[in-house]
Amino acid sequence: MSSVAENIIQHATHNSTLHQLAKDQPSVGVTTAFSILDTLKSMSYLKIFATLICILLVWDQVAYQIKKGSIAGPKFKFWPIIGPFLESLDPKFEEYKAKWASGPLSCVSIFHKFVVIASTRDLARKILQSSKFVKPCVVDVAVKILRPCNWVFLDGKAHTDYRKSLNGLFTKQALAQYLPSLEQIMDKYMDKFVRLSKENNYEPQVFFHEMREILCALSLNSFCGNYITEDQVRKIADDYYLVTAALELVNFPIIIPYTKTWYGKKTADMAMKIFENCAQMAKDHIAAGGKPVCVMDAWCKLMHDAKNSNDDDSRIYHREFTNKEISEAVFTFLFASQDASSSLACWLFQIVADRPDVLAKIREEQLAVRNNDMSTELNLDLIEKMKYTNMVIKETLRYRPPVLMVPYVVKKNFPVSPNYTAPKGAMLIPTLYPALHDPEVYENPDEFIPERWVEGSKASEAKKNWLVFGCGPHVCLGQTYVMITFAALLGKFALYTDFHHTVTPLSEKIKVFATIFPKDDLLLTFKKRDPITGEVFE
Ligand code: HEM
Repeated sequence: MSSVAENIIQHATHNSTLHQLAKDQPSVGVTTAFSILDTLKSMSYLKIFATLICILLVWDQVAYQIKKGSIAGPKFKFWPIIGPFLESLDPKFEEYKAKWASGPLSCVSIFHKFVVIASTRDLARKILQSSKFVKPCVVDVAVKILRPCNWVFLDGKAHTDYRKSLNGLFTKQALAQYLPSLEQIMDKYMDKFVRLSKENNYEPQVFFHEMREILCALSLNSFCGNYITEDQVRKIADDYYLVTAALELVNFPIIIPYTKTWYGKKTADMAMKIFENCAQMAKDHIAAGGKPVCVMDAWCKLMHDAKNSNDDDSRIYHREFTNKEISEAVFTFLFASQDASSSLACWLFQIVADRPDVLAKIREEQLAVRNNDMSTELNLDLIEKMKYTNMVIKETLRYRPPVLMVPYVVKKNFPVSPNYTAPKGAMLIPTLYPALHDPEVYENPDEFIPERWVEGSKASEAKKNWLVFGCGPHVCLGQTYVMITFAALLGKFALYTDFHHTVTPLSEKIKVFATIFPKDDLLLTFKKRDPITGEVFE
């Protein structure tokens, strides 16, 4: 047999020290190596290729067993190398639930990625709070789309320090300043939803996309105020799904023209360019003595005021944040908020419409907090009085938490439990859903019961189970914003519109699309309603 393998081996061994050594002083190791080379010499290309494949397959299974240790998970990789890759392209909620039930720690391996899922409350909390061992896991292409210097890629102290400068933009006091412009958007969209229903003869129609649009408009308005035009809002709202698609967990890491990632990057660049211009306008407005009415204004005001003060809080703003930096941060706010907030909006409207008793109580409370005076504008005091409305939002977040799991990556071997150490490089995923459906804290966890949140109740005291917004150094920056905006939104829609949901067999089924949505995409109709008399207009 004359093969290229033979040639290579001959070349490699010709005059080699190995040959010499084998002849001069034959030791066991050298003889073995030499006999392997002899075996290879006699093999064809095909045989070598087949042998390499076998070695790879065995290594794939052995590496899986070593990393898996004693935790739950398939006994071996049923699909060699790829693992359950195909299933991961179309994730099913029921499959996730089965995985969480399989053990406190369970695993899967997809290609070279080893994934560990933690399903108990305490393990989830431990992971979220262990920034020494883990950091948030981002898909490779995110660095290109969100740009490498974006603050979201900071870790440890650098992240904590930057985060301090952002916290001030989402305090209750700061949020109170954004409410008037948010109210205008809500009024506009109430009219739009009623108009759309009227145009459709009040027949039920899919409102999934409308919910995404109103949330995008609300977010952009609170971030950029009036510096962003209606056309720009519409353009970003229309194209934003391209960013979600580009940042899916399974995506090609290189940006090739006309692919999902390319469109995603184009959209992100377009949005960030708009935000950069808005940041300059905010700087000019504050420099001219203007009042802050949006996140960008609030940021510029903090920088402006810091010039004359030297306390710890102000020192964070002693440096000038550039327009580019502000635009990149604002883009991450949009990115973090859009899917989760749209998910909450869909479930909230569905759940409330399906429960007329809940809707009636919300309406009663909304009238009471306004003393039946419909000229009352939204403000923080008003929202803080909306106790029942707030309980409905909390229960929706518990019952259908938008974020089921938060992927982290292990920076160094991490002893997650006394019996298991997650290996460096593994993806470690704390889950939020099981803690929020823990029957010991939430009786009948699969029932929607807003009253479980009354002050002093078991649920309201179980702070450790409240993982809707994560916990630890990366806890959601927008959580207060979410509670305030949604109380305002639900209250206004309950008063001024009569909304109905058409229940289908898929309404209560969960579709996983970055976050979670009703599987039938939410069939609604809206009619105009008199807030005082309750009269409904066609
Ligand atoms: C219902 C709506 C929302 C839900 C359920 C939600 C949930 C979460 C969760 C689970 C995390 C990860 C926390 C962790 O790793 O411990 C997170 C992070 C984050 N969220 Fe939200 N979020 C929502 C809306 C928003 C909004 C409106 C904003 C915008 C201001 C926002 C901004 C952020 C940011 C910036 C982070 C990353 C924080 C960091 O890395 O320091 N979120 N959110």
